[in-house]
This record gives sequence, structure tokens and C-alpha cells, in this order.
Amino acid sequence: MLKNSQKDTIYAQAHEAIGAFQFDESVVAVFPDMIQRSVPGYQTILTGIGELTKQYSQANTKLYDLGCSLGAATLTMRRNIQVEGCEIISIDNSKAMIQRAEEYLHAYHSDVPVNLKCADMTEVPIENASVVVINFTLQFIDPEQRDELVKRIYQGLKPGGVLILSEKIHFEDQAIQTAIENMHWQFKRANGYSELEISQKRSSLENVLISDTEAQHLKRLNNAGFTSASIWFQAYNFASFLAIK
Ligand SMILES: C[S@@+](CC[C@H](N)C(=O)[O-])C[C@H]1O[C@@H](n2cnc3c(N)ncnc32)[C@H](O)[C@@H]1O
Ligand SMILES: O=C(O)C(=O)C[C@]1(C(=O)O)C=C[C@@H](O)C=C1
Repeated sequence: MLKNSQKDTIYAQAHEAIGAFQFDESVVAVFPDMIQRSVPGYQTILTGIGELTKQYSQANTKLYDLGCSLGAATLTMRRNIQVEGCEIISIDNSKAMIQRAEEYLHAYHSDVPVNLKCADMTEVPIENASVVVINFTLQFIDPEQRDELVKRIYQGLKPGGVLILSEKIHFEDQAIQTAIENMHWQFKRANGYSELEISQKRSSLENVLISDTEAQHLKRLNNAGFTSASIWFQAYNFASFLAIK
């Protein structure tokens, strides 16, 4: 987990109107605390990304972290590459995130080069890749662009390469959706968020974070060409998929 984060109090005061959630300077300042207290299993997923990087990185290839924020997944990938000639390409379209990510990445030494870019992940070429990570970011991409992006990732992966995709998901069955959503809110309460914070954050994410179901994700992965695809970790309504080319 990235250190030196301020406590997330962004939604602690009552706002007259809740604006759409944005990855701006105020979110950047509290982001490690926010994601840790909002996403059940976040730390376990980062550990798993490290384990999968160890297993699947291939010599002389590229590894991608798409929607890297402050580079938490990039750091764990970088620590776990055990083969020669790799480069990590880390992309985020928030300037504020990329600026802060630079500081974090330079704070630790590594021989693996990281190319940190402020860009839209739907426009970045994916080539000669062994590991592609999208950790809680596809959910913020226009749903119409998701199939094409996953197809391009499949095409840019070498045989034996992997896509690790973590997402907030929802459930077709309304009773199950209600039960699991309640468990997520309880997780937030247990982590110190108030009812006001939970409800204001929820409003701000409406129409910004557009989740898919497990079935939609698996169908998209299969349609892109991945014959092996499965959830490898799930905590409530947060799941991480592994797709192998
Ligand atoms: C929930 S955060 C990702 C967390 C991060 N991957 C981690 O493991 O800590 C989502 C990130 O996606 C970025 N993002 C959203 N849309 C994007 C796009 N089209 N291209 C690149 N980055 C994008 C946001 O700026 C934000 O930093
Ligand atoms: O669903 C929520 O309440 C969340 O806070 C989730 C989530 C995410 O999944 O990315 C949303 C925005 C922040 O980046 C951190 C966590």
C-alpha cells in the first residue's frame, strides 16, 4: 500500500449538489486511503497481481498498467518481474495522478524501466505484451468502447500472456444485488465512513462508474479471443478476472 496519504474526508460535509466523481487533485491527495477503505480485497488483489506477474512475465516484453492512478499495481509488478528485458508502461488520463505517481515510483529503486504516460488508455497501442493489468478502471470507460479495448489487448498479448482485470460488478438477481451491496456499505462503515459520506460518494459515482456483471465480463473476454478466463478473486461486489491467451 502506498504510504503518506491523507485521510479521505471528501464527502464528509453535506454538499448542496453532488458533482460527478473526478480523479482531480483533491482525490489524488487522499487516494491510497480512499481505495483501501472503499474496495474490499484491494490489498489481496495487489498481492495477486504480483504473484501473476511473477508467473506470466516473459523476457523482452512489455507489461501494461492501464488506469494506473498512483502506480500501486505498477510497483507490485515491478517488484515481481524475474526475467530480463522487461519494460512497464503505465497509463492514466489524470494529470494530477501521473504527477504524484512519478514521485512514488522514483522513491523506490528498480532496474525495470517504467514509462509513465498521461494518456487515454483507449488510444494507447498495446504490443509485445506479456502482462496487462486494468485494476478498477474499465468501469470508468464508456461501455461502447470496452469490447474494442479488450480486443486490442488480446491482439497485443503474446501467446501465454495474461490480462488481469479487476472491477466493481453488479448482479442480475435484485435480491442478491441488495444483499451484497449492503455488505459493501457495511465494509465502508466499518472503515469509518459515515452514512453521509457513503450516500454522497454513491451519488457522485452514478453514471460515472458503470459496472458490468460477471457474465458480461466473461462474454467480452471470450469474444475478444481469450479461451481461458475466470474470476480468481472476489470480495463482495469487487472481482478480479484472469484471462490467459
Ligand atoms: C480506481 S482508479 C485505478 C486504481 C489503480 N489501478 C490502483 O490499482 O490503485 C481509476 C483510474 O483510472 C483513470 N482513468 C479513467 N479513465 C481513463 C482513461 N480513459 N484512460 C486512462 N486512465 C483513465 C483515472 O484517472 C483513475 O486514476
Ligand atoms: O464503489 C465505491 O463506493 C467505490 O468507492 C469504488 C471505487 C472504485 O471501485 O474504483 C470508486 C472510486 C474510487 O476510485 C475508489 C473506489
